[in-house]
Amino acid sequence: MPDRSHTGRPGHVILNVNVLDVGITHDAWRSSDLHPLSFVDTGYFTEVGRIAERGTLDAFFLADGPGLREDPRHKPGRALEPTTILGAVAAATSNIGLIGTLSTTFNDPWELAYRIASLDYVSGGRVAWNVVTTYAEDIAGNFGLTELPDRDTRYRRAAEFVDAVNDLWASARTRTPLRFDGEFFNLAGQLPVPPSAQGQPLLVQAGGSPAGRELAGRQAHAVFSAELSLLAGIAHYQHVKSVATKAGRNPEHVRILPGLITVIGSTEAEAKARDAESAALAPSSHAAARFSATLGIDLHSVDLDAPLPESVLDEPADPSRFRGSLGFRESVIRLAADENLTVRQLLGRLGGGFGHRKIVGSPEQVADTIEHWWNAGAADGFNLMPDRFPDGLEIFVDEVVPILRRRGLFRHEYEASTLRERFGVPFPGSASSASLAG
Ligand SMILES: Cc1cc2nc3c(=O)[nH]c(=O)nc-3n(C[C@H](O)[C@H](O)[C@H](O)COP(=O)(O)O)c2cc1C
Repeated sequence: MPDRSHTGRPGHVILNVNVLDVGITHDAWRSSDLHPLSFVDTGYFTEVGRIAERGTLDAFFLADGPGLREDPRHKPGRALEPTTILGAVAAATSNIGLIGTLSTTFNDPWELAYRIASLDYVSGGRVAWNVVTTYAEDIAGNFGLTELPDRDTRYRRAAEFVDAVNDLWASARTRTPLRFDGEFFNLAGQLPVPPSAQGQPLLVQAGGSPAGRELAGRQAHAVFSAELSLLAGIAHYQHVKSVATKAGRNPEHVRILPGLITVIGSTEAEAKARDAESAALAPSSHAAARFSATLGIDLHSVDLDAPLPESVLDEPADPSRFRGSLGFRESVIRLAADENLTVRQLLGRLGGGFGHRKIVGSPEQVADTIEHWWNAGAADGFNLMPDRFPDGLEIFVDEVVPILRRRGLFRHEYEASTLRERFGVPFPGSASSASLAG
């Protein structure tokens, strides 16, 4: 029996690994453990999937970006379409969940529902779709648009898109033809895919603006969020759970999973040395560009050794003009204000300009932070973002997972074969899911 003496909460944490190509740090691709073409090598991704499965992690998670990203001279990445990689990982593994990000702005509901349901069926009910609306401006041209639709339009379309996909999955499961009429989509038809072992795929959501949180609370089974401080994490957790309750759902059925960047060493000093080495290798221009885009400012115009300008700290972004993710922006600004950080300190804390929380420490310290957020009601688990693969994941699996197991916070082996059971979400059509979208 697991020892639960350390924990105040029943159950265990959910741990997904967010496989951001070869790692989240800008220099990860330079690791001597990797082949230069790992980011387009299915053998690499399946190996990462096997390592994650060895650690009984909940799911293998992939982001998307349907276009050439940022500056291709720097970190390579997101070159392959996520469901293609997930298909390869599904074939090489038996238990781990498979979560793919796909945009509601740049897909068609029938085609997306077909693709995800097929993957769910062939993987034995292990799939979830991470719903995003996409904020990268330059992607619009790939789809024949002159500009990205505004945030309100994207989220209105997203809510309807998710309804249409859910209805298509339910219609396939119940073998009832679907007629769907909305503002953006009018469909008549049925998917040919049989129901999977979990009935139909799960829904995850990422995007922290008010509209994003509303979508999450009403429709998602899990949320991938960007929370940098414990208090902000608790506030976000309670907000999404209350939206779910107001929508007539059981708040337990939407799991809150903030991103967590991990830089792990055998000791804290070793982890710090690893982090410093990585920062020294990465081109600072990349981190600066990323940071500028997150906040909607030009980093070159601010003093790196002073706090963020008051105009940034005190004035909320105008949602109709700021095109980036409001969720990321708000998290970063709150951290800077709460801890009175200079811009340079902020950049260091963010691991090169990202809006996710970063822990640099020993396996014990990483386990402590996971346990602390779990017990404080700030998270139901985490989307882990190792600094680099595969060693950043291996040390988590080999050193952190055993600590979490000893503390009764994590499974010793897979107990359920479907992702739905593992996330504690009832099967669609069962009495307890009557008010659920999926
Ligand atoms: C934690 C997190 C992860 C995200 N991952 C992606 C992604 O993989 N692909 C993508 O196009 N957008 C991603 N987004 C942004 C979403 O597209 C989001 O729907 C859009 O930017 C609006 O964000 P907002 O609600 O935070 O303003 C992510 C956002 C967050 C907060």
